[in-house]
Amino acid sequence: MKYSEAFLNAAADLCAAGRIIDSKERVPATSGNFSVRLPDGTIAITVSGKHKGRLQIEDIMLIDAEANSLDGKKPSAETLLHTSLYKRFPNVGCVLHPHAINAVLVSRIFKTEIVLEDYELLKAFNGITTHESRIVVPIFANDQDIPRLAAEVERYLDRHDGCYAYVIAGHGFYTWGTTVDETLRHIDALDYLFDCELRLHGVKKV
Ligand SMILES: CSC[C@@H](O)[C@@H](O)C(=O)COP(=O)(O)O
Ligand SMILES: [Zn+2]
Repeated sequence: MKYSEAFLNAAADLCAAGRIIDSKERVPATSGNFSVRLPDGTIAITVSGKHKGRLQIEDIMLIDAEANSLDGKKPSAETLLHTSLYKRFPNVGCVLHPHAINAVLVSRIFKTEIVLEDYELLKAFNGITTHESRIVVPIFANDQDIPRLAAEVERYLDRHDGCYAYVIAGHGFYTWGTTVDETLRHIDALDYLFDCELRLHGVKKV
């Protein structure tokens, strides 16, 4: 298959993002998955089962908005969690899913949501301009049935605006943004803020 220049640029960005995320130990083993939406509405996404810190261009594939493979490769097992975010949010251009240990730990102490408020670093999120802000990160039960999990996320997002991320309990988190860089920034901010909450609740040493 002959890939477009837009696809090849997105693929290079995703490979680089994988190395950055892996360097912070947020995608152990073959965990995590990443995607970028292209100008024509198709999506560049990681092939299932690859080590996300060692991605090569051929480990990124093309799907349509309905999650169908356009190049015969096998997309991430969690592809529906990406496509549903792109359908809902026209401005979203990137979705990143790390298995950061802090997300796993917060899901063990908070059961339904994590409230992050009065932190300067909230300004790392698109559209937030003051520490006098509050964001809620919902926590969903882990589920190997991805269509069912995607439907659960949909039900939540139908009822809540201003959501930047969600945690899947014992698993990791999903976050999204307009660009790869912005979404990487969201990962950094979430990991730091989860770390603050874990220390505050005595799970980690201050
Ligand atoms: C190494 S187990 C992780 C997987 O079960 C899954 O949660 C994951 O994030 C990666 O799946 P993938 O199909 O490679 O996108
Ligand atoms: Zn996962």
